[in-house]
Amino acid sequence: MLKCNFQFHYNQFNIHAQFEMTDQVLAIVGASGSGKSTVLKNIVGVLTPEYGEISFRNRILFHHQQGINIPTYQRRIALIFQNPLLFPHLNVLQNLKYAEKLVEKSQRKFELNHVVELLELDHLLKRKVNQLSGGEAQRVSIGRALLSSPDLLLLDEPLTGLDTRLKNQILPFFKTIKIQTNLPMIYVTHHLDEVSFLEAHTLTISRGYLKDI
Ligand SMILES: Nc1ncnc2c1ncn2[C@@H]1O[C@H](COP(=O)(O)OP(=O)(O)OP(=O)(O)O)[C@@H](O)[C@H]1O
Repeated sequence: MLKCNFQFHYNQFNIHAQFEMTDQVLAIVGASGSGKSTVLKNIVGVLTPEYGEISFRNRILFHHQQGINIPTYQRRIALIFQNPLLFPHLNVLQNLKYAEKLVEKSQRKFELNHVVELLELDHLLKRKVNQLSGGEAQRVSIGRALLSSPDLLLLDEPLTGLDTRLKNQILPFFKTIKIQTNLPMIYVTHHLDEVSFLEAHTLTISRGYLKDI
């Protein structure tokens, strides 16, 4: 499904990523600073590898030798960070609709009503974003990501910064997304309990090395 074989470096730090994602949910686990976010940023296209290739369902997203580098907005990959990025001047419903409108009707994968129901956002729709708790804001950002109709969802430590109660509230939503949609997801975390809850195939990254062989 997703095939990565690339290298990237910051000044002192090298990434060597060579893996193939075949399961619906892949977890990438590693210590702080091991390169997890950097790998995701190369996949989504906000960073560009120096060498190698990235393809998803046989569509080449990046190919160094062939000079192919599909821009982020054409990759159809959504990235959710630990801090939700929402439009502060819009309410929850407007934030959701904004994402939905970016996608042509014929290309839409999820119904707004279904996402609202899935993430239990019904009672929050009229709220301004600054009136949401951290966990509620994260649910809205997950909803927005789904409504952008991605082919692949990347989650970068989406529960970090939330207290245990909120973690326990949100983690089941990822499981629901896994079960109710067939959306492929890469889930980056330090926490093995989240990985086992999601029953995800797991790869370990260590000092920039992420290999499945
Ligand atoms: N913009 C940057 N410029 C230079 N070095 C960077 C930059 N961003 C990250 N790094 C370095 O690259 C390495 C990998 O960082 P990255 O954020 O990918 O790690 P991570 O595994 O996601 O860490 P964490 O779990 O703490 O979020 C670290 O050594 C970090 O200091």
